[in-house]
Amino acid sequence: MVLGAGPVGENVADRARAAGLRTAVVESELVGGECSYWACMPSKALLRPAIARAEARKLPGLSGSVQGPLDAAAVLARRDDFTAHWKDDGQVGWVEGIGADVYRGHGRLDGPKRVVVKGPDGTEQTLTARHAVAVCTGTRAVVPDLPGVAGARPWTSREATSSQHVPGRLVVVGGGVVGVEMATAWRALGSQVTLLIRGGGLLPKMEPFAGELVAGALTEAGVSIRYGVAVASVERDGGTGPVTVVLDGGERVEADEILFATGRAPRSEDIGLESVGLRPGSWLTVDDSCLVEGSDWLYAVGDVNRRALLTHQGKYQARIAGAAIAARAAGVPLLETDRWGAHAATADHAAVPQVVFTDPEVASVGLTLAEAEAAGHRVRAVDYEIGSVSGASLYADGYTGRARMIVDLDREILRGVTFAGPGVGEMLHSATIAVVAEVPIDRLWHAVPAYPTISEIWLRLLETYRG
Ligand SMILES: Cc1cc2nc3c(=O)[nH]c(=O)nc-3n(C[C@H](O)[C@H](O)[C@H](O)COP(=O)(O)OP(=O)(O)OC[C@H]3O[C@@H](n4cnc5c(N)ncnc54)[C@H](O)[C@@H]3O)c2cc1C
Ligand SMILES: NC(=O)c1ccc[n+]([C@@H]2O[C@H](COP(=O)([O-])OP(=O)(O)OC[C@H]3O[C@@H](n4cnc5c(N)ncnc54)[C@H](O)[C@@H]3O)[C@@H](O)[C@H]2O)c1
Repeated sequence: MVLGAGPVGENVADRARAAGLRTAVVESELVGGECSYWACMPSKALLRPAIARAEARKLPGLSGSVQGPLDAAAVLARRDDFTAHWKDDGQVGWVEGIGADVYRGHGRLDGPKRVVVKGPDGTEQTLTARHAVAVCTGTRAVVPDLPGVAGARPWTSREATSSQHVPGRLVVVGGGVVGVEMATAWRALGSQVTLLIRGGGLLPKMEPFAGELVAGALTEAGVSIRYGVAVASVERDGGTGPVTVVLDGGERVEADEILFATGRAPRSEDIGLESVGLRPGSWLTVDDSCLVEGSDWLYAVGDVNRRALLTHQGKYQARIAGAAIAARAAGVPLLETDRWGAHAATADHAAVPQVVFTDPEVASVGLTLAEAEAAGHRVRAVDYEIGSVSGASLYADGYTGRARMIVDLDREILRGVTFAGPGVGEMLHSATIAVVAEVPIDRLWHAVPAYPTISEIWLRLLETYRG
């Protein structure tokens, strides 16, 4: 039984089914989850024209044709197509096509292996799993509990990805991934954007140069970034007028909309966790096969286990968990739960790839320098300006970007890689393979990047390391 048919729940069902089990999924909103309708897909559909235009503007011969504003209506319409206009028939068809039963309604645990589904008409149905229940209920946006917030009807990631109008003035609170991506998109669509950051930089979980490059480009695009500020309260004039954001020092910033991009909380407060001895509203801690601590039948996969809040990583966990559920159901005596085994989501610890779709893009995998040092590895950071690679200078005039690889000096392998620059997202998988496969530097030396591509950055990084 799978609770929640987001990208992760769909894949747990598919992998368990592929291994021979009968599966059912329960979904309270849209099959396809946050990712398809209010996160990855609509946000990237909004961003793609913004990024393409920014890159085209760096090419003489083309730049003159792309000086005008984006056609916002066309961008929003393409975004609507990518969300299938918030209808899930296609995804329901896919889930039914794999042979899983789809139950519409709110699911909650009701003791071991039991799930009660409350349907849209209020009727309840109790389903009992033979082998396992996988909680894949994802996360919701966190909005800080500040005076006036509720009455101000703030945007969360849902409104920021589904809005049908371009606000004249938008305040974005938070400089994590959602904050910088949505500031990029709405600025390109024509909003005056103010980004309020309580710390000293953007993208604080990544290498510091990544946030610095994105901040520089956002500022150049006209976004006002305010560092070291905290929101004290929010007011919306008459409930419908402009919103006034009051900062800690008393300064007031007026806008048409305010977006809180201030992190996520697990959707686990109303799923019956108390009926199986767990705390409602908590993140579900799991082992590497995604089995919830202390249980032999309850799994938590994807965002809700907090290991890596990314679609591709949740789907990877789903492949591992689906295989583990099926193996345990078949009575396999010993699962392959060792590092990099078939039933261990090892990459969650060592090699989580992420692309931030801003201008410039940021692509990272594995550990940052700070994380590698904190983990006790003896490492060296090797940096190189991507703009000095021939492929990059062809890609765009004045190409600005930077790459860093973290070399483990004891094992001569890579612990992490970060690229920041136009077009780097598509290069990330090369780094992911190097990190996951623990390719020795001696062998990487033989992996020749094609000339003249941006991937020649690999050669420059290796030459710099070897001296
Ligand atoms: C703006 C934004 C942009 C993002 N962009 C990217 C990106 O580019 N790349 C990337 O990898 N990640 C991105 N993410 C993260 C990504 O959206 C999540 O990691 C991913 O959606 C997690 O998948 P999931 O299946 O675990 O949860 P979800 O997608 O949240 O799906 C959970 C499902 O469970 C259902 N559900 C919840 N409770 C119940 C219940 N009690 N009963 C029945 N059903 C229930 C929900 O309705 C939902 O359909 C983005 C996130 C945001 C907010
Ligand atoms: N391209 C992608 O891969 C992509 C895109 C969007 C989101 N995501 C995922 O979705 C998740 C959620 O993203 P997010 O940006 O909401 O969360 P986040 O945790 O990445 O960033 C939230 C930021 O808000 C700040 N913050 C928190 N409370 C605040 C407050 N009261 N005032 C001011 N600032 C505050 C935090 O310091 C943090 O920097 C992330 O884990 C991310 O991986 C991924």
